[in-house]
Amino acid sequence: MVAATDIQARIAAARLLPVVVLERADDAVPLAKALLKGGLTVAEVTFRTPAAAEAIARMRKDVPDMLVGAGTVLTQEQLADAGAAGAQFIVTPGFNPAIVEAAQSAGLPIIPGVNNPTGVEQAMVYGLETVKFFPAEPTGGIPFIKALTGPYPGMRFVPTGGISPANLAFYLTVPAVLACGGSWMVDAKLIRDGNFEEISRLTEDAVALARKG
Ligand SMILES: O=C(O)C(=O)C[C@H](O)[C@H](O)COP(=O)(O)O
Repeated sequence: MVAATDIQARIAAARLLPVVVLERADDAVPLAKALLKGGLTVAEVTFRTPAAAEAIARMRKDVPDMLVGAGTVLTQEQLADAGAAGAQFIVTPGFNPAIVEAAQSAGLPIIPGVNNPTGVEQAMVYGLETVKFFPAEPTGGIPFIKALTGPYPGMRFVPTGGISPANLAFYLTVPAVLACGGSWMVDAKLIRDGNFEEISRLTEDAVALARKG
């Protein structure tokens, strides 16, 4: 089990958290290897598809250098499946206290989504130091995050939703931004087509951009 502070450090070092949707568990290992080749050692596999748990298990088994999180965890059942599959951290789009409590009881670091002061304060009640800021662009983007850092200087954010090569480096200049979540380098069509070379190339570009932030 990896401690919450270590997870935070790994994500902070990567600066970029790819949000992955896998239709087929068979794509999990090639995808993880493509991300590694491009320079990323962390991934969030979302429970948007039934293949998620099996995909996480395969990545954990065959690509041990990858830190694998479970995303879009909405139910206790998904949380249990994620834990059983070996997910090393949990991400949720919103703040569900029951899921936060269950993850913490299971010793699973969790990064819940918030997009307002109420959410940040809820996260603080649970001792959390990092939240996802979702959906980042529609909710107010960089100015909104900067406004939140006034009353909550200790909170770190992982903006996700609408992050692209055009704005990644800007987000990463904000000190409160730990890393950005994004999906453009793991586009569903590229995965479907088995175009892992392009995924590596886009990842490499994204990592280079992130270094500028
Ligand atoms: O389901 C979740 O938990 C999410 O994080 C929602 C989206 O997958 C991300 O917001 C990625 O958004 P884009 O980078 O704009 O494609």
